[in-house]
Amino acid sequence: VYRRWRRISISDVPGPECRSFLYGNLPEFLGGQAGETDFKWRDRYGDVFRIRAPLGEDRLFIADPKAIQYIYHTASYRFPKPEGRRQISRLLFGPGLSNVDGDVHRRQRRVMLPGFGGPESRAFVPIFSQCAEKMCRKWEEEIELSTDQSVVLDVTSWISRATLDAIGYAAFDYSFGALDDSGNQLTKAYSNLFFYIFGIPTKAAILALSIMDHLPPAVVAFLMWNFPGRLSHAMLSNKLSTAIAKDLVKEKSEAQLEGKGRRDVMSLLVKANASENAETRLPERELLAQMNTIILAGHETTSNTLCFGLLEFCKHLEIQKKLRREIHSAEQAIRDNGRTEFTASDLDSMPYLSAVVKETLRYHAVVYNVFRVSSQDNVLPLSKPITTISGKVLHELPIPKGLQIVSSVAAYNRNKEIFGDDADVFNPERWLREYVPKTTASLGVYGSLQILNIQYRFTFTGGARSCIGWRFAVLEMHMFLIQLVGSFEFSLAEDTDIRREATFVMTPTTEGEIEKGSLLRLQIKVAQRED
Ligand code: HEM
Repeated sequence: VYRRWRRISISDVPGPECRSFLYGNLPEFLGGQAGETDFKWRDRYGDVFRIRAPLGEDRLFIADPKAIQYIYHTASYRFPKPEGRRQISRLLFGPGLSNVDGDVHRRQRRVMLPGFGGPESRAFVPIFSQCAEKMCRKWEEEIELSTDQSVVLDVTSWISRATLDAIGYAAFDYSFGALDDSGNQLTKAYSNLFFYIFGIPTKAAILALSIMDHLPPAVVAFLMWNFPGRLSHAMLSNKLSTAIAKDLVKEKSEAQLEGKGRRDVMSLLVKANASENAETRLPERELLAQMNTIILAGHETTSNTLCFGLLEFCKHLEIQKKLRREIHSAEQAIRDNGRTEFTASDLDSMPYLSAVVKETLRYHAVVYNVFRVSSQDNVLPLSKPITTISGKVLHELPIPKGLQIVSSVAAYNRNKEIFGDDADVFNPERWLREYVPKTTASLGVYGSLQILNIQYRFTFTGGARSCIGWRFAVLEMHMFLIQLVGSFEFSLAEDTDIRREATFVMTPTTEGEIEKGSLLRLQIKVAQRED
């Protein structure tokens, strides 16, 4: 009682009213569309506020640049991921990069980083291009068969399969065959995965997840294996990918011995494992877990971001036309040079495409919330002071050990002081202006390549646990958009609302058909060439 009484508390920090001790504010917070409640409560309470979790537990919501910078860049390992979620991910997907912490994470990251560098990611450009082109040729065949030279397609399913193939070839030099066969077991296992686990959460699921944060790992494991419920789909994907990963490791080890090593990420990991240096090796369980980790972290994230980009092009036809003009004139320049294919260097002369990619990543950050827990008592610096319920003005916020923190990428990315008064509008032009971020808190990932030369801010988070595949994702998006927007005109197929479904990785769903999972039907016809 004495310890609890002496404990630092955030109960004096303002926040939304809580009407249920059992569920707290979480059903409202997690139940709407992605970012919906973040925006509403941020407007009312500012960038730092308290929310209640089940059974009266306090949690902290932050979108404040300095606090975010401190957690992700400065203190990083002092803010691990919450236990419940991590336990579930570890049990389901093994000890892959996103599920480990501290020294194990540091070691894995060091081994994996070389596979995701600038030159390595640029080398994947032809793969991204070929996968996108293959999908486009299939669409053209469908259009040719149509009576009015246009088709209505659910782009989420197509782009998801094309990006699964792309990640298969680039990261593992493996053919998932997803574009050729939508019914294959692995394609089905990875399709809508996050929707099956996190989509439309029930109050019972919210309560269960919160309780798991406080249970011993063995109990979480027992509950999960015996009552898998929604997790059974994820268990299947892990079983399938681990079996493939085992074969791949064997195959690549043999190739390495014969001096035929490839440049895909898995081959680089196998090569690192063969080294004398123990620091660069991963135990077999960790090595195998990376396959599922990379697919889970890199597949739906990129494919859903592309789908939200297409949605915006349908809402803003002028953006779609301007982008297509730039793509067509770049194609002409490439032809004039006697070449047929885009390379990574061609992207440097496509500023509008880069602006569109950046704006899509900002406006529709598919990882809209990131979760951390304070491993010790801490003091968070703040960009702006907050006034507590009892009237104190705080310039920094003391927080207790064990406090769970929800960092809102969605709210941060719409901060008007950083992105301008039109932060709530999809406007790629902002990235073509002289961009001077109006905050002193430097944040996010940063690359030296020309098209990667503007910080992507918080969409890929930052620091020791930032997205390792961000260059991969950015280049893949560029190549897919070149093929898609260069080849087709897109418009909305029906007058229905498209939702930003909150499924941990945000996905587009269609109002009235949410239970179907990812769904975005677009009308597609072959693009006219002005030249
Ligand atoms: C638009 C696409 C993407 C977005 C928005 C995105 C976003 C993120 C974010 C926010 C995190 C940090 C999550 C956290 O700390 O809780 C993360 C981590 C990660 N991402 Fe991505 N990601 C994308 C694409 C990719 C791709 C293409 C790959 C791999 C090919 C990838 C691999 C990873 C991995 C392995 C981690 C864990 C890193 C670590 O814990 O050290 N991501 N990503």
